[in-house]
Amino acid sequence: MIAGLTGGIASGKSTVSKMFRELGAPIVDADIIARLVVEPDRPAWQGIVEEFGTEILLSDRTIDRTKLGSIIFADASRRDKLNRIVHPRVREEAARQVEQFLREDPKRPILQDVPLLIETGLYKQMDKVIVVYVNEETQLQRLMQRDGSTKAEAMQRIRAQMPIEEKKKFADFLIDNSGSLEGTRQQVEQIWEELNRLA
Ligand SMILES: CC(C)(COP(=O)(O)OP(=O)(O)OC[C@H]1O[C@@H](n2cnc3c(N)ncnc32)[C@H](O)[C@@H]1O)[C@@H](O)C(=O)NCCC(=O)NCCS
Ligand SMILES: Nc1ncnc2c1ncn2[C@@H]1O[C@H](COP(=O)(O)OP(=O)(O)OP(=O)(O)O)[C@@H](O)[C@H]1O
Repeated sequence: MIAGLTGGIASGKSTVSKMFRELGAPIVDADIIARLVVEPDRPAWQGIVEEFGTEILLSDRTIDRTKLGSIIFADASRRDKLNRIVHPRVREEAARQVEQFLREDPKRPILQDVPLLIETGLYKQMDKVIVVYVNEETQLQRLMQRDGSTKAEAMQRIRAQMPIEEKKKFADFLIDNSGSLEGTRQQVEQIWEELNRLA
């Protein structure tokens, strides 16, 4: 049983995946992997430097994420170029981690936290899809507060993804994260029980 966890930016995927982890779920996190595969001299790092130039590097040769983010969230074609460099490597490493978890315990459900699960078509490879959602006003407020960004910057990031309302249509399980963390935790517990029943 492999369940894909997704939602819009700042909808609460990390918050929810932490709750699943506390219940004992193995988590494969695409955002964490996307940071690993762009470490200096890794193939994705080289691809990014070739495409975006050395001006997106900091003095220690790591990627300047703020700079790269401001380029790709403002320009769909440059975002597409970055995705083509990074995503195949993320998929490769995610598959490796899934295999490892399966070897450790083939019966335990595994969660894959992937922000772009629907956009990339990866949802088709999941046994179940979980979508975390909040309304757009809450999403905007939480995003601005978490990242200290302006409304314009936050809106740009929200628009770089499929709207949450669209993503909801792909869900086997929905998690409404617009209320309290306790309310969210209860929904997570129910889904974890159900995934274990189905596994
Ligand atoms: C552009 C980058 C350098 C900005 O880094 P930053 O530290 O500011 O943000 P972080 O990586 O924590 O991402 C925050 C959120 O932004 C959204 N996001 C990230 N990349 C993308 C993208 N290519 N398209 C749409 N949304 C994205 C996701 O919801 C993600 O959870 C970084 O996000 C990146 O390398 N993106 C490309 C890889 C990618 O697509 N990652 C998402 C999952 S594989
Ligand atoms: N139920 C909640 N009540 C109040 N604040 C919340 C709740 N859930 C999440 N948050 C806050 O909202 C922000 C976004 O949540 P989180 O980082 O989990 O989202 P995400 O979907 O993982 O984001 P990203 O797409 O950027 O990775 C965080 O600052 C988090 O602490």
